[in-house]
Order: sequence, then C-alpha cells, then structure tokens
Amino acid sequence: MAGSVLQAHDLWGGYPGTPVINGIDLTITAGDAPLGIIGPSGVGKTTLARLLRGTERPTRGQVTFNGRAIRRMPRREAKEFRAAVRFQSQDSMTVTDPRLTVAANLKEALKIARKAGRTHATTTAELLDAVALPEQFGKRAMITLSGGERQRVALATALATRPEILVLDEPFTAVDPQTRGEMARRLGAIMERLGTAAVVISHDLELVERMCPSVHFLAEGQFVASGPVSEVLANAEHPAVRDLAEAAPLAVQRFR
Ligand SMILES: Nc1ncnc2c1ncn2[C@@H]1O[C@H](COP(=O)(O)OP(=O)(O)OP(=O)(O)O)[C@@H](O)[C@H]1O
Repeated sequence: MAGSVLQAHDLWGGYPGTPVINGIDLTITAGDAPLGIIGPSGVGKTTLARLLRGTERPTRGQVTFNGRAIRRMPRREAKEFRAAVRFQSQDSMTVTDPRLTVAANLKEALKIARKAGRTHATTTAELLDAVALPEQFGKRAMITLSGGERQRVALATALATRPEILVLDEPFTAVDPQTRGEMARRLGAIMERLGTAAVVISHDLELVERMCPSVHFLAEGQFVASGPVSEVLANAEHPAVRDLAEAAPLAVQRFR
C-alpha cells in the first residue's frame, strides 16, 4: 500500500458571515502517529473535518490527497480517496447492514477491504477487542445495541475497511469515560500495527492525551499551539489555551 498523504494548504473556510478556519496548513501521511486537534466548543473543529473531507468548500486554499485537489478529482481517484481516508463522527453509523449481527457486519467490511486489495491481517475478534468489546458481542444484532455500543462497532467497522488515514471527530461521545480510556489504549495499539494514521478531533483532553503524542490547538481559525498536550497546556500563551486550562484546572494539574 503506497503511503497516502492528505494535506491542507493555506485552508480557509466557514459559513456565510461566519469565517471559521483562517489559514491552516496540515500534512497527514499514512503510518503517522495519531495527531490530536483540540480546542473549545464551537471553535471550528468539525468545520475543519468537513473541509478535509471535501463536504465543505474552502473559501481559500485547498485540500489535496496525494497531491490532487479533492474537490476536482476524477471519479476513480475520488473513490481511492474515500477508501483511503475514512471520516468517523459522533453520529456516523458506518455499518454495512443494520439488520445483520455485529460480526456479520465486520466480516462484510473485511471482505470489501480484501476485494479492494487492502489486505488485512485482522479478525473480527481483534476488531471488537480494539473497541473494548468481547468476542461474544459479535452475536448481537445491530438493532439491539445502545448508542455507545453502536459508536464502538461503527469505529471497528471503519477499521475493518483498512483506511490509511482515519479522521475521528468526537467519536466516543456516547461512551463512558472509563471505557473511553481503555479504547484509546487499544485503538492506539491496533492503528500502530495496521499503519493507520489518525486525526483525533476532540475537546476531551484526556482522551486526546492518551491517544496522541502531539496535538494542534485550534483557536481563531488557526493552530495557535502545537506539541504534546502537557506542553501545550503548561505553556499556555494564547488566551484561548489559558481559558481552557483554567476551565479544566484538574486536567492541567494532571498534565503538569
Ligand atoms: N452549517 C452551518 N451554518 C452556519 N454556521 C455554522 C454551521 N455549522 C457550524 N457553524 C458555526 O461555525 C462555528 C464552528 O462550528 P464547529 O461545529 O466547526 O465547531 P466545533 O469546534 O466542532 O464545536 P464543538 O466542539 O462544539 O462540536 C460555530 O460558531 C458554529 O455555530
């Protein structure tokens, strides 16, 4: 598998009368360690994910996949882009068939990946383990799952399709904090083994800190601080970083 590259070049975007992203440069290469994007609520994290996915049109600059602008791609390359870069948000329920069992869905996703030449050395049991679910959980029908369980299975299904880059936008909102921590550890391990690069977009500092050796802090439409979470919070120079550090004093103590 060639190492795909997703890049934002001087990216600007937003909504009529609401500029949100004001000049961001970013490079994510398959095999990279997970990268976190953090920042307060409403700062533009989801907008950035939509721009990277191509569902939102930039007002300036562009996003490229392997050097080609994603919004002007021929159909075949657009298909390659969608297979190589998966986007998972809190309400995306990526399953192949909601009437099937969890295991049947995962097997179907593994089959799709194999057919597309994305060979996989993973089993449904390993995929369930990556999201902290036991193997017997595979027997459950999709329609019987809770919101949090569905989020976890959707993530396992996304992993089964073997993307090179996985963009996770607040993917664990319905999962309890303890399970979230366990998932962060296990997901980190399987993504490293599969060579899947991840962008983890969240305001959950603890989750991001567990998964990502390095983060960008988004404020006023730009990355105003970058580095490990502990360093970003400890050297809070930008007022938005200071505000977040003050709003979460326990988190800051933990990271110091
Ligand atoms: N479709 C839209 N039309 C107009 N404004 C929007 C639209 N979607 C988002 N916004 C505004 O753009 C800004 C950024 O929103 P966005 O959802 O990207 O922030 P966020 O950092 O992901 O927030 P959160 O952490 O709360 O999910 C907010 O002020 C939001 O109200």
